[in-house]
Amino acid sequence: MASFAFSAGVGRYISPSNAMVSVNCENRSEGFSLGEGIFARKRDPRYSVITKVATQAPTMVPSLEKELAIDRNHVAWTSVRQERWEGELAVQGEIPLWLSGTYLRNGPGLWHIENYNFRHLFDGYAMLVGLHFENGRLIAGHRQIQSEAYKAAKKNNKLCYREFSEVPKPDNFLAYVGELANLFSGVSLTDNANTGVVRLGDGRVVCLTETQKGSIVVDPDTLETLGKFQYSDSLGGLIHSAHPIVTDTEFLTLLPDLLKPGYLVVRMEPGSNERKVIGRVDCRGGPAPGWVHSFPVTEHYVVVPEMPLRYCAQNLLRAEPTPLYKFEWHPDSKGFMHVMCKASGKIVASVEVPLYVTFHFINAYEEKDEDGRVTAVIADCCEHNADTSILEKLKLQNLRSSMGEDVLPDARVGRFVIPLDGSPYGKLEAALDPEEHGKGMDMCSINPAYLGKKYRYAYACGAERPCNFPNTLTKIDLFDKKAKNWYEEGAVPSEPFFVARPGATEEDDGVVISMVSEKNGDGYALLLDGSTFEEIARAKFPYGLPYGLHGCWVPKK
Ligand SMILES: CC1=C[C@H](O/C=C(C)\C=C\C2=C(C)CCCC2(C)C)OC1=O
Ligand SMILES: CC(/C=C/C=O)=C\C=C\O
Ligand SMILES: [Fe+2]
Repeated sequence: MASFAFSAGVGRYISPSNAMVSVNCENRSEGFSLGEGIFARKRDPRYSVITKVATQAPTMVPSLEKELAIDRNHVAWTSVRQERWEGELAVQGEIPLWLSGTYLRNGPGLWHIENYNFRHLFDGYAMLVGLHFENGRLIAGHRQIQSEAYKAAKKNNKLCYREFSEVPKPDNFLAYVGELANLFSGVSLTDNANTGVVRLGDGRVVCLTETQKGSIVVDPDTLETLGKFQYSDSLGGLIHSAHPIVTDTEFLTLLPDLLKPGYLVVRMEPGSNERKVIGRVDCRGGPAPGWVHSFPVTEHYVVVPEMPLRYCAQNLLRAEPTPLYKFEWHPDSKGFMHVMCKASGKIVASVEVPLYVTFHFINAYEEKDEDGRVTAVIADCCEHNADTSILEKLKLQNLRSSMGEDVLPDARVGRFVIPLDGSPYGKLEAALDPEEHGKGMDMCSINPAYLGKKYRYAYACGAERPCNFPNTLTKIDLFDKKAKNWYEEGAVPSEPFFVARPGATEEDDGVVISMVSEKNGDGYALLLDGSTFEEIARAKFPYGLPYGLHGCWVPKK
């Protein structure tokens, strides 16, 4: 902790009470042509420091803004320019003394190179935010992840690798990476690890994205990039699930096979870099496997989703994004759920289910009869009503041009029931009335002690409408089928992350951590009580926070 808190950096930590923070992050006005944001020096009485802060983009009269359908950019969708910052935050409220460790959150923090603005939320270069909690104090910071893609863009002032939706101009990347063959071999694919971060059972912390080469080891104390996580096996392939299941004893993931449509289910032990195959699922429909951004497990099974939103090899090679990016919607190919026994690799169920679209599975568990026999697997996810338009809604232009219209497509907690008695069909229904959480639903977490087990609570982002993005934090009670919502006007909160109190016996005994980007350009870390879902503490950053994706908890050594 000390190395992080007090090391010299771009921003320096200096006591909140009497000194000066030579910070800071400059936010850049993007998304419309008025150019750079205006930067001001403002005195922040809470820190008693001089803080260089970024104001929002130049003000226009509201009617003109409306006419041009543009918004002064919300800080959530604004790049952080400075590579790193670190410092202690003043805390309002009380951080529980038991909360000792580091919350890490990964996400895209930089959405431009020079004057070129990226188009999609998922294109941004990875930025890691760290919140170090100890003795009721909070030391925070951020740092750009030094992927090859990021370093090359910085060095050459242009995009050099293929991102989620951005493709380098032929002269750029051919000049950069060499011959055309690289396009097919994956050499030109990004290693921009901007999606999640996990702590392996052996303590290594790895940032991840959809590309296997985008697995990057970081130091959780300093947020420094330590190097690539090299898989030492010869399983090959270019992509994997961005959300492996990681526990103290294993790392499980899915490797989609685009050539012979299917998925390899693989496992890696702590201390090892070698993934071993548990088994293989062959696809039941479609020309390619369904997108597997995430998947769930139960105590004994791995659930392999086969979504009708499928990878598309042609789209992978295209220079311009298609409406569904690297994917294609194949309703005729149907949707399936497969269940594989973790111990034997055998498939114990493979059922057709209603069409669905999900990024994130929440959890899964085994349903038993009175004799203790497993009759079904229940798998819950944030389900977008089989509507793929959510991908389009996450374009930066759409996120930045919110004019108060209610354009966020409806979503729900989708509950799959997968029978294990050989029936050919499974069910998919809403686990609770979606009105409970404003018909918005994504970015979920649970108490990790309940992974794969029957559970009651999930935390996620919901919606207070009208909105164009999930804007509430919601605690879902799956037994009572109720939700409790946290909302602050104009705020964009990131994934609520549950950390259990050591020794807790109740499922919701702990805190929920989120980072909030505010309407006025500021940002703060927020702690809610896991049980009451009331605020217990918040700590303001000296700069606005861009939106982030997924996090993990690293307990104090
Ligand atoms: C979040 C988030 C980030 C992310 O994607 C980033 C990339 C580079 C993904 C690329 C690809 C696919 C999504 C499909 C298959 C090909 C490939 C290019 C690797 O996705 C997210 O959801
Ligand atoms: C931010 C997001 C979806 C929001 C939908 O409402 C998905 C992120 C994927 O990692
Ligand atoms: Fe995700």
